[in-house]
Amino acid sequence: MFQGHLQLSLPHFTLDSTPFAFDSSGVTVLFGRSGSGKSTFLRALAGLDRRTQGSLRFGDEVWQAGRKALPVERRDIGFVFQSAALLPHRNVRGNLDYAARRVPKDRQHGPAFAEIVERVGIADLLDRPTEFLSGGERQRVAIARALLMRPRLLMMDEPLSALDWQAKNDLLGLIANVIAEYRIPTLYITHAPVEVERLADRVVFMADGRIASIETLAEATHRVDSPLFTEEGPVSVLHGTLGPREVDGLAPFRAREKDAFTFWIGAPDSARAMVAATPVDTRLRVLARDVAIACQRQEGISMLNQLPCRITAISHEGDGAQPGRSVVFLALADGQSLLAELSHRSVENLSLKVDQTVFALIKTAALLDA
Ligand SMILES: Nc1ncnc2c1ncn2[C@@H]1O[C@H](COP(=O)(O)OP(=O)(O)OP(=O)(O)O)[C@@H](O)[C@H]1O
Repeated sequence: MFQGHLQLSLPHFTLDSTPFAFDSSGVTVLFGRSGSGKSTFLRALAGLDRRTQGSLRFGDEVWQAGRKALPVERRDIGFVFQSAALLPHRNVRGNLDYAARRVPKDRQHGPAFAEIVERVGIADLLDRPTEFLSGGERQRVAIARALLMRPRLLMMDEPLSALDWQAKNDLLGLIANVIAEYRIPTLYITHAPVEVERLADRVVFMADGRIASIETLAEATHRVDSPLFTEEGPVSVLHGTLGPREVDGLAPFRAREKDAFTFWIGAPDSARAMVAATPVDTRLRVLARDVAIACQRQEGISMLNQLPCRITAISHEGDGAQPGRSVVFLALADGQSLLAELSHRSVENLSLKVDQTVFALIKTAALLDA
């Protein structure tokens, strides 16, 4: 649990978090516009800026009381920043050894050097000088270095923002998996809604140097005016399991609750379903504009995915939907929420009402860990 109220006054910016309390387990994403104070808040939480004031507790430890702060090196935090500051005169192994040697004796437990190097995919890079590494390789080394510090907490500040699309995708999957496997509570800053949807358990929304709200991912994707929706419109994130890909290239995405629903999706070659003998937990991203609604099950239609669901709410323009558009909130058989964006005219033509049972037709969906 993080609990406190932090202030940090900079020459042209003031962070005043407002009082906060949030569970530290899993992944907490700090999200907000550029300049809203995400990095400043992270630095205040970490104890990286001596000008920080206020109060902060992590579990039952006091990290900040007024101007008095527990030094950052006693907080056991592993950091990964936008660009990895690696020691230039040492090769990859040298950088990792340097970090591993600085871990105090009482924390020298947890996964071994070789296991972390293998897990992060840098075994082939150990003897390479750091100056010629690609951006993605540098970030892998930075992640391995952070894990070798045996942290109680990871703090990542836009770790993917300098990478190309492919490297971003590869590293996002890696980060999600290592955080889950090693069960390290993580604070993660990003501008990218897709990273929030893939990683977050909860979201701290920042605006103008303060916390605007703290929401679970389900809450953050269950309001039309969510800051996560500003670029692509409303999005649903569904949790389920992905089964093995079949010969025609489609793979089943199923609710964890048996038989609640099955989607068929075109799984790309890189998807874990390719190699998974048993179903793997994953998240699916569905844009609300890719969901249509029919009042009866449709015959003679190419769309494979028609899911029965119940309308739980309908939002119109005044509630935050785009002009002329409505967002229909649907509950799938296991209670998960699916959003459909329709024209206002379609909602009227179909006479859609709350509690009505309808069929959601899903044009396309993207796996978040493909
Ligand atoms: N060390 C510093 N000294 C003075 N001003 C600073 C310092 N660090 C940040 N700022 C200012 O504080 C404000 C908030 O910056 P911050 O980096 O926390 O925002 P952010 O939400 O993380 O932004 P971005 O998403 O662009 O990284 C900005 O106006 C920035 O110029």
